[in-house]
Amino acid sequence: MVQPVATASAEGTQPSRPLLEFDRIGLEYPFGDTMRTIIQEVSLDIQAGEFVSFVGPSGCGKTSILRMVSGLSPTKIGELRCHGQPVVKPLKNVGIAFQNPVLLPWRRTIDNVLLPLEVVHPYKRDFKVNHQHYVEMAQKLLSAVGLKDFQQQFPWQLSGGMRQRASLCRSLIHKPEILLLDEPFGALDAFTREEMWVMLQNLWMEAQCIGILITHDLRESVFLSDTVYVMSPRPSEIAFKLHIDLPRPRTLEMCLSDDFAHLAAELRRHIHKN
Ligand SMILES: Nc1ncnc2c1ncn2[C@@H]1O[C@H](COP(=O)(O)OP(=O)(O)OP(=O)(O)O)[C@@H](O)[C@H]1O
Repeated sequence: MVQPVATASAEGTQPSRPLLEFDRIGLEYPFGDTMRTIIQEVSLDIQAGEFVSFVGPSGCGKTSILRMVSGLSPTKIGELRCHGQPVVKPLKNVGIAFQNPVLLPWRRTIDNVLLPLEVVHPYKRDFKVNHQHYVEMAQKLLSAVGLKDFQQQFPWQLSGGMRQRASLCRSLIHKPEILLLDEPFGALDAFTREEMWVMLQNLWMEAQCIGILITHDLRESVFLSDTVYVMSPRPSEIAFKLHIDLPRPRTLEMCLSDDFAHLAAELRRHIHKN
């Protein structure tokens, strides 16, 4: 079991309470006539503004962890707490981006980005009144990811990488405290993917939210994370925790450094041990 890491508060005296606490989380699913254990036990803390990645073999429960954090599938074994409260229903302070960006084809790019503000409180209430302000928020995000000139295009007029960038804008427009990323760049080519690392890092640094990334790409996890958790095969636990102390903002040139290579190799070693 990985021990929680306490961090000092702004005053430097009391450790601040982690925004997310995984307290002996387990997971079982029905399998035929029995229950199959997917996650044996996971305990860890995630601080406000921290970027963490989960890597591990297929089927070890990585996506299930994101579903638990989102509150879409509340945990039944152990307790997952957000701001000290058990997560028992879908959280409003969460943004989600998947491998498949699923933009609505009949809405222009900017209207796809605005969508969460039409459905999430408190924005929903004054969406019409504050429409211009929200449009400006969406435009700012789209500019930050290089889509300033594509806001009036439909999703089918964008490349895969552009759609994913728009999807990231949509997941951040309502200023979530937690950004959940399920292999968001898995379908992109290697060059586009690396550009997306930089862009995501910039968005996350600006948003100052928690980032939780599921990825099979160890270099991606090193580039983006403060902490990488390696999960063991099912029934899974945290097999290894690696703190990534590379300075920020990170650049693609840093991926060529010995430090970067050593960190990725360290992760690889622990995945191979499983
Ligand atoms: N609703 C469900 N009912 C039954 N079993 C499920 C359900 N959802 C997931 N599982 C099982 O739980 C296990 C973990 O699934 P999950 O998608 O979390 O794994 P993962 O680590 O994200 O896998 P991958 O890396 O292949 O995406 C898998 O064996 C899957 O078959």
